[in-house]
Amino acid sequence: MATTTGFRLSSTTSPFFSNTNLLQRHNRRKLKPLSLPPRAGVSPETVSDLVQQLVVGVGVGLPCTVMECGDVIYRSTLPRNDGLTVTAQGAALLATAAAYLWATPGVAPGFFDMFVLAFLERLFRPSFRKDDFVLGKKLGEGAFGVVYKASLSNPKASSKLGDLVLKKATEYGAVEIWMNERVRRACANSCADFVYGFLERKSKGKGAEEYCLIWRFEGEDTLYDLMQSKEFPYNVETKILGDIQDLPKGLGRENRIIQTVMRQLLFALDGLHSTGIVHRDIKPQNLIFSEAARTFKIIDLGAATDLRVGINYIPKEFLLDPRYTAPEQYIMSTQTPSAPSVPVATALSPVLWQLNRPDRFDIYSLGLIFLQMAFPALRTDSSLIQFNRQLKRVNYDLQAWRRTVEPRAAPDLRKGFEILDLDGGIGWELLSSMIRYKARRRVSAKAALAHPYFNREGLGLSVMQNLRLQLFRATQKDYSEAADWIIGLMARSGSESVGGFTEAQLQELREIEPKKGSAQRNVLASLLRVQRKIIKTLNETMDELTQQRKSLWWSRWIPREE
Ligand SMILES: Nc1ncnc2c1ncn2[C@@H]1O[C@H](COP(=O)(O)OP(=O)(O)OP(=O)(O)O)[C@@H](O)[C@H]1O
Repeated sequence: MATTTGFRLSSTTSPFFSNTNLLQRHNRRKLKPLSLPPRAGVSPETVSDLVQQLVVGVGVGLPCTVMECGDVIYRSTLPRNDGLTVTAQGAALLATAAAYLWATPGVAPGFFDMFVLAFLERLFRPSFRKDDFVLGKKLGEGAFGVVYKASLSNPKASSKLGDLVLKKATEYGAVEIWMNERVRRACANSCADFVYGFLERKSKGKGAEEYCLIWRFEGEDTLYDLMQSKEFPYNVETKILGDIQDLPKGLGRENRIIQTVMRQLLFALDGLHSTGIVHRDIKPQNLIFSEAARTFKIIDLGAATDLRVGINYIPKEFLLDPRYTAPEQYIMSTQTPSAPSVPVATALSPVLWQLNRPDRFDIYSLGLIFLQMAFPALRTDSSLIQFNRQLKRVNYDLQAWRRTVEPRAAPDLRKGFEILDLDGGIGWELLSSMIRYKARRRVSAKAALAHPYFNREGLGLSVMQNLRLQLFRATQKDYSEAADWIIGLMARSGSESVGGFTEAQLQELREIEPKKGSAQRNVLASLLRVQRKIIKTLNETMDELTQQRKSLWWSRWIPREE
């Protein structure tokens, strides 16, 4: 719109223009000095323009962000600010970032948990001192602590909280407090109900620090206690259902009870794994039956690892229980107290989780518990140790183990096969997917929960359940073997004269840069180099994680007794 009035438009007089360089330059370029028209009569349009320019010129108008000065002055020449523009690439990038941040073990939920939920919890939770408790009978004593039944000395508070369990633990109590607090916020139903944990005031002359941990008393029996009874699994049935079933005893009924226990245990484990915690000491002694919730809960998080923030702490002398550990046990148990730098551990945690599948360590242990529940002959320590030896001898191939023992199996052993063979052998299939040598070939807790073994209807699988079973079987395949197979195939067909590359030639291929000439040779060389690079980068990352400054940095969050 051309200016025809006698006012010179001075953008600098307006405080709202003074910051807008673009507009200033624009004005300087476009505005000419104006003079009053020689005519005495003024048209209505001129008056309206005059008013507009007066407002803008003396700087009493609204800010340009509100009244769109560009529109007022030069409707079509100033660039418009349309705010945020969403592009397809931007949206895809955001979605990828969100998927990464929310992937297990969950970087984003971890931040929220640590900086918001943990902080709020600390503000509002009740705190206790050692003198607030009266100790009762000793429930257990391990290498790192003593566990007592306890109650609060204040009768009013005691009637509210009920019976308690108090553990006096040495150094590893710090980890256990951290893990229990994390679990209470993320998946309270998975583990025993944690009340409070603190570092005890050090008395004079006392060496090591001592931690106090308090839980609600869940019940008298662990799965180990229940499995020692000849009545197992019927003794569990009465606990879970509350009354005795008026049904004939038999394989079908036992199978149902074992299914229920397995579902409860997988549910508890899935809760832990979804929040990035791996227990590493899953065994029947660490599964307590909660009378109030009528379900099994996990206890003893002293050896657990929190992959979200990289807490991977095992005291030097701590030995994981060899009866229930997965074959990869020594990789983990030889680690000394280590605290990788939190940002590195946190940022890489989804990648490391996917590559290492640390949760499958617990799955192996749970597989052994499943085996013991099904096979009465394997419930004693000595028979389990013997089974472990036999399995190792056949390279952890459960099918091969079955082939060697089944033909000469005693009734107690045969009973296990019969239970697992019910419903078309679906129980055996689930067990086989849990007890495998390679961690990444083991089923996850979530996938196991979706297994048709937990279908209540029994043999007749619906179309959907059948589809789910096929999907389960497809996801159980080890695709890294497929990559090896392709490389192997290419290697074998690589050289016409000798019918394939030798190992030395393959090594050479890994080293060389691609040359002009044989395209096939170059593709293979590139593939091998990429493979080598990935392995090298991963090793370096793992080294970086374990070589970091060693300290129990997280223990600063643990309350101290006042
Ligand atoms: N919340 C609870 N409710 C009831 N009993 C519990 C609870 N927590 C622990 N217990 C009992 O205390 C015993 C020891 O607990 P826990 O395994 O945590 O201690 P520990 O010192 O690590 O023992 P160990 O080294 O033998 O594993 C358990 O076997 C169980 O009987």
